[in-house]
Amino acid sequence: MEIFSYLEKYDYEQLVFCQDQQSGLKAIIAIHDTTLGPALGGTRMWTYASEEAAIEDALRLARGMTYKNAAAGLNLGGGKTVIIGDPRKDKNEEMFRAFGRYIQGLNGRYITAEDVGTTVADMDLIHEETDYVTGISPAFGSSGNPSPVTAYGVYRGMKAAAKEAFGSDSLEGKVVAVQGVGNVAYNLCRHLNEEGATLIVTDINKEAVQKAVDEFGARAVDPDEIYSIECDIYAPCALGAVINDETIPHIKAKVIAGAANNQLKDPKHGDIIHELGIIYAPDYVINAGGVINVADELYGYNSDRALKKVEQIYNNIAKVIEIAKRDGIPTYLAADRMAEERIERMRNSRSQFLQNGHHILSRRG
Ligand SMILES: NC(=O)c1ccc[n+]([C@@H]2O[C@H](COP(=O)([O-])OP(=O)(O)OC[C@H]3O[C@@H](n4cnc5c(N)ncnc54)[C@H](O)[C@@H]3O)[C@@H](O)[C@H]2O)c1
Ligand SMILES: CC(C)C[C@H](N)C(=O)O
Repeated sequence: MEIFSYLEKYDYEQLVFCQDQQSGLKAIIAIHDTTLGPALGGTRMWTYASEEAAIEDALRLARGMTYKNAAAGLNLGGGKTVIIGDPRKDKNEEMFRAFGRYIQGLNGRYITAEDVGTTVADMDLIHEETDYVTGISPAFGSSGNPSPVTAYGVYRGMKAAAKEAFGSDSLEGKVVAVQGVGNVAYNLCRHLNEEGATLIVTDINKEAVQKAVDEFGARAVDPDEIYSIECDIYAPCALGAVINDETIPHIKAKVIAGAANNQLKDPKHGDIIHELGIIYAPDYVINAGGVINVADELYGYNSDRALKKVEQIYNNIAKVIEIAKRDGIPTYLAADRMAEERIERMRNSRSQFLQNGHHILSRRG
């Protein structure tokens, strides 16, 4: 892999490799763009097939956070970390504390939080070494687990997409096929069930499926069946790249709206579903609830204020759909434009009067 060519392709700022032999830490911090502010993005712990796969994932996810934070209206840039390892076996206290010291060394250019494979308890350990971490325990006056708030945002965004597809944002009686019923999707199913939607669920974890069947009267299907099931809305809430050449011909839903990051395998798949008339709620717009919630910690966490911002995901999805219709483009492109325009506007409004952190008119010494 030609690292600098890759960084140049999407103009990444920084790639940091962190190694600590004693704890087994192998982490990669990718900082994509800090135009809007410090890079905020979670830490993913995963067993990668190769170091190259881990680097690529960190870079791809970091760039996604730049767009997510910009589209959500946050004054934050995009970054992400991946820790190479099995979250069920390889975690230890020293690992997260060592990682916290590396974050501290970046002096605020990067702020972390939870992602797949990491928990509030892990963030609390990182917090032993640095303040540049969010999603820490409510006991510290912080926001805790972001997943329920992410789920609320996905629910709000799904309603906005439903309004476009079905003429009403009510989800009562709508059949929603939920792929993966983990932390986010369990809470999403709760909202959907409360509104009277009919749920079809799948997961490779049988216990998670059974819980949704027992609590929400969901119908369970096999993981491969979820793409071809008759439904109104398909909600990808497990992995990325699930909208691809193999799955698209099977999809019967009129709306795709779910929590997973990087749902389109390639941009061309966003074009194909657009041509098929499917309303796609762009992943990083609809799943921004978690980052909006943890970012509120930077102002002294206030749950009501954070939830009000998360509710705006309804309007953000509606706006993306409106731009897409106005410009005759797919929604994924409309979302990219919305995020890029905000970054450009802010780049040009950067202070002209600060030099080395001091106002040029301030008298020093
Ligand atoms: N947690 C958040 O706040 C948040 C925020 C934004 C985006 N996301 C994204 O949303 C998705 C879900 O996040 P989460 O926190 O709920 O993760 P999670 O690990 O709790 O849940 C994912 C679920 O998907 C299941 N799964 C994995 N492979 C599957 C397959 N092939 N078929 C069916 N099910 C499968 C897993 O068993 C698990 O139950 C991820 O893509 C994550 O990046 C999460
Ligand atoms: C900052 C975190 C809450 C980020 C979250 N894992 C996401 O992908 O949006």
